Amino acid sequence: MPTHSLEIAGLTLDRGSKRVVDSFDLSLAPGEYCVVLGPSGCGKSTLLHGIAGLISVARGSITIDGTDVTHEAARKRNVGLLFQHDTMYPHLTVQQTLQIAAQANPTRNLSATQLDQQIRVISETMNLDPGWLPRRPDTLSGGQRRRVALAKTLIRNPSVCLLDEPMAAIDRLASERLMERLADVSNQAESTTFVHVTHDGEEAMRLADKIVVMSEGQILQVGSPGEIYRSPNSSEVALALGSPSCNLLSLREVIRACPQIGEVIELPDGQSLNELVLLLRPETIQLLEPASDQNNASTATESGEWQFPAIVLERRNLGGRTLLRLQPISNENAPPLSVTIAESWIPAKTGTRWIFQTPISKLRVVAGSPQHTNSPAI
Ligand SMILES: Nc1ncnc2c1ncn2[C@@H]1O[C@H](COP(=O)(O)OP(=O)(O)OP(=O)(O)O)[C@@H](O)[C@H]1O
Repeated sequence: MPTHSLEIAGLTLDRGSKRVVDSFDLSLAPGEYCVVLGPSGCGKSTLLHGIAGLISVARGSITIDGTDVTHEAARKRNVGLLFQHDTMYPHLTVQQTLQIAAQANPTRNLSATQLDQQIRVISETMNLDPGWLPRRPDTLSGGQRRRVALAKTLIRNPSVCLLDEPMAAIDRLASERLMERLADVSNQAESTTFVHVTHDGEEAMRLADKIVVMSEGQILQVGSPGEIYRSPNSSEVALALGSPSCNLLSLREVIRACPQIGEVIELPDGQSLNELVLLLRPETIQLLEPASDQNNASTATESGEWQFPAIVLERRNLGGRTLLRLQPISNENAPPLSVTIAESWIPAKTGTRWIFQTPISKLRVVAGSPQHTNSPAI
């Protein structure tokens, strides 16, 4: 019995003369839900098309349920693929679409009764209204069509289910519902392994057992959502998760302004301060008290807090949370910091000076280049 339902080793894929996926490694256990997170054009769809067998492999291997399928035809792989854009036949009803999809699994032969049963089960799972079955896809809304397309992908009971931006082009509420459905489906389908690609960090955090952060065809980091969020290995990974985006500060400048930080913070071996940035998540910063005109210095307290004065440049109510943009007083030319406070009303008005603080234990040092640094100093 194979321990991994999907095993990818050194997978390299080209589009024309361009190398789009380079030396990609991934091992997923049966039932695992993996989200590949990366910006537009980094090679996510190409990766899925390679796993599905729609494009040939330049190098490396793909193993599904213990069988090497690297050079196997797409129809012989037990893989379901939800394309980024609708691919339903316009002249077929939803019922006919689901019937054809259910029969496409090369490993089973369904009777008419079993087919009806499968359509009933998937309709319940994906919350498809029975009234949609005799309808054609162009009579459904975008969100409804997406659910049908997902049902079509899942009904063949694939070993590996590949989802290309499943929430694309649907509104927030519909995408919330679809995420709930997906979470239910992946919990129920214990043997189906999911690879879901997106550029949306929140989607990745909500659904994934494992996140793969990808950039320019290569893996930057693999880990659980908690690991990637708490301990990103680079500024690029840090920026992939969290909304608003994390603040990245020049570590050298922070230590210059507050030398105690340099004494207590853990630095990776062998890297110079210029290659490192300080990661400060907006939700870890607290509003402490009004600052006087004499409060200009940033300090570290004995209880392990880092305190700094800043001017509130902008205040926005996010409904239950407040987003602030701050100008640290010690560097008026620095780009503003983002802060989210978990209250809808706070006393800090635009243009006023306040002391902010964050636990030093929550600060993370990551490798980063200056262009990923959005705030040079506090
Ligand atoms: N059929 C093709 N022929 C040539 N180049 C292609 C082809 N398909 C994709 N590419 C190129 O490969 C790169 C990766 O494209 P891909 O669609 O895999 O990225 P992606 O991460 O899925 O992007 P998005 O999130 O925008 O869908 C891009 O530079 C794209 O222009």
